[in-house]
Amino acid sequence: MAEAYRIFHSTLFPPLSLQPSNPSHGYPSSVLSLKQAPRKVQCSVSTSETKWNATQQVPWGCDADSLENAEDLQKWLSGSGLPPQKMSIDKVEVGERGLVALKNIRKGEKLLFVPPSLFITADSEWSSPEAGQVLKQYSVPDWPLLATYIISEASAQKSSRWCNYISALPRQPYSLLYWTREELDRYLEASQIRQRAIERVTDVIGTYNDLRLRIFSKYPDLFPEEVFNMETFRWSFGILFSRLVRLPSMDGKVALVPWADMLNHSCEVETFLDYDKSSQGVVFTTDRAYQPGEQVFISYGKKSNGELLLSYGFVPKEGTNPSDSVELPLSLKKSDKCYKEKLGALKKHGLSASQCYPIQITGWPLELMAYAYLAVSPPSMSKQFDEMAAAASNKSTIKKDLRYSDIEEKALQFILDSCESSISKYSKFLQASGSMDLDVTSPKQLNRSVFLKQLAVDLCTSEQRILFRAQYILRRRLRDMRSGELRALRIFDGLRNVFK
Ligand SMILES: C[S@@+](CC[C@H](N)C(=O)[O-])C[C@H]1O[C@@H](n2cnc3c(N)ncnc32)[C@H](O)[C@@H]1O
Repeated sequence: MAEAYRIFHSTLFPPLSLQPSNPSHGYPSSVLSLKQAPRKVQCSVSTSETKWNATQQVPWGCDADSLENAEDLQKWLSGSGLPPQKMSIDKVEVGERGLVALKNIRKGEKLLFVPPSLFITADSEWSSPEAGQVLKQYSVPDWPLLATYIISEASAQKSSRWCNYISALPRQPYSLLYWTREELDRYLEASQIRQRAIERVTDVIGTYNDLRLRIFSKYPDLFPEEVFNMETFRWSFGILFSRLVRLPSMDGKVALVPWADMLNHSCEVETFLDYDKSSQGVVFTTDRAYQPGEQVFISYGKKSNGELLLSYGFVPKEGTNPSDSVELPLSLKKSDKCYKEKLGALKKHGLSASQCYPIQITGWPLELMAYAYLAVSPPSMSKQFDEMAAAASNKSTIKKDLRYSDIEEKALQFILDSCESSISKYSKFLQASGSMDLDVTSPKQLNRSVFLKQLAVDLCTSEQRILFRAQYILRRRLRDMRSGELRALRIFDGLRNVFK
């Protein structure tokens, strides 16, 4: 199943935040992984079971819901080249802190103009140049390099030029990286996002271990363990997942863009951050007007609720996300007489016996139907296994809208069965959540558990809603098909009687 994620989603590094994603089945397909070859640092996936401690925090940053360092940040930005703004940081209803209009803002207006001198990128200067040189020497890819960079700058405190920026970053970014394994198992059991979160945690741990083994342990003076440890890496990756921007007009360069990263996401706007060559700064163009006091939003890309929870730690209000989708797991039956042949065909096209496909409220991808055809096809169709498997893979460019009318009903029934089995998992969780024992010992823990449970309930409700819609469509199609078949059978019988 993990394989499916690699195909339909980005794994370790998500479709980078705050930018439009390149939809494939309505899903982002861009992958920026640490495993870019050839690299000296291969950030392998650790198999060790790590227990994140939900209470540990880094000694810098601020509370996510406080404005404590916001004023200093604004002053520093203005003094460092940020032009006067029509927005300021304030407390907001959606996203705790955000940018709020100070003046009337028109639809179609360009805002921000953050100059490149304020971007944090893989080329930024290090307060400790020796540490930067070592990482460059090892050709560390952008993500782990940036993760190490922001820890290094945070630990440099006032001697870092980013001190005001780092002090205004959340001490604990909202992201599934901050859920313990027990919390993921307990609250997200029904959703495939649980598996994505486990993979992401494992990847971050693997990345840190790799850096530690290959580099940090060789230069303990430059990378002391008190500073460069699992906890600080969880923080820095949490920051990257929730704030890093890919700038299409700068050849896809990734950057932290102070100020721009104070904007919250709305599913109702379609405006994205990018570098504007004419004004030489990061901008976005409003797609609606704002009045003074209103919060201004951008889009973080066409992401499902699960992806938003995974990287940003929130779930949009029910029914507001047109890009929402749910992962439907499908598997070949072990009892299938052609199991081996079918698996061979799937493997040939980079797939495995279990695959997940995204379903949206508007439908499902052609690849899913191709997989279903393969799963239900009889031995007599073995010659078609290869084309079915190819069409089930989103890598291949072959024609995907295959149609095998003889087995269409079976294929639809197969998808319906998988849908119903997923729906029952969600129903079980949602029913149990009402009376779930939160198992806590302190008020702080209680708050956290109530908060996480609510996020999980919101996610599962939205995912189940999509599955209910798919179930309705599938049942109707099957009913029409069967009644059509019945009618045809009756006509055939009638004709036979006439000829008799
Ligand atoms: C790029 S930052 C935006 C600024 C952030 N609110 C702050 O105070 O630093 C992304 C984070 O903002 C919050 N956020 C953004 N959009 C949100 C939304 N629509 N609902 C709830 N939280 C949101 C999430 O915590 C997310 O991880």
